[in-house]
Amino acid sequence: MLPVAIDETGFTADLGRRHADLFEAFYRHPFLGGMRDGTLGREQVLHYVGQDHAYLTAYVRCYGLGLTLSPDREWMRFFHDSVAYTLGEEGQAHEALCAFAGTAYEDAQVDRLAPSAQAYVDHMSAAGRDTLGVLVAALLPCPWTYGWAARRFAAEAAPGEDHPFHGWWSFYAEPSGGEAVATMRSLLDGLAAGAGPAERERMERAFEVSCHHEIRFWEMAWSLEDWTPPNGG
Ligand SMILES: Cc1ncc(CN)c(N)n1
Repeated sequence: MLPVAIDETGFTADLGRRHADLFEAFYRHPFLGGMRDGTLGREQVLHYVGQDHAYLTAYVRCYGLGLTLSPDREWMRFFHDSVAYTLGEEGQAHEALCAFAGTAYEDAQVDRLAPSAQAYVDHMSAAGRDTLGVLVAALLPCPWTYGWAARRFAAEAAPGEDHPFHGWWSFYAEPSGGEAVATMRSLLDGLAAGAGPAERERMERAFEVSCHHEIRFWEMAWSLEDWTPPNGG
């Protein structure tokens, strides 16, 4: 299933089409495979929750950078609503995973990002020192990949309430998530239409790099990545 409908046009439709292979690699990663077939290990789930909680805290700060770059109240409203969603609602997805692991959410939280999560956050923060278009291009793969994957899994397998990760899958399959991505894409399409070639290129690169980081985030949790040097120190 492609992330973009066949008849869609515009900057983000082109990006989604060009990087459909990265969306597919995201969907096919063994971590998400384990989330689909319910075999993912407790330790990997908890590594993910701890890192994702810290990642989303940093992501909200990037929305804050977006607020300072906002040219008007439409953009401010977008960032305001996005912050409310991430701070107010997205914890439900983590809570569902913690329930599976039999761990309190507070106990799963960590105060240090693993290398791959740190690299992703650094990439988005750097984009926030560029233009609004580059920042939003870097932020878009986060909601787009998850919503797309969850709706795809719902269509392919319709996981029932007895699925160990049902709460997580159903949270990200919510239509409101798809509507938020549609809003973000249309705002970004508008910026891209007014951007010059150099800025457009930076926007394209920022989007592609974030797609790679999304896949690496799965790999980080799958391999329980930490700061131990590869040779054991
Ligand atoms: C790393 C990551 N990417 C995306 C999402 C979905 N907002 C998330 N929770 N975490």
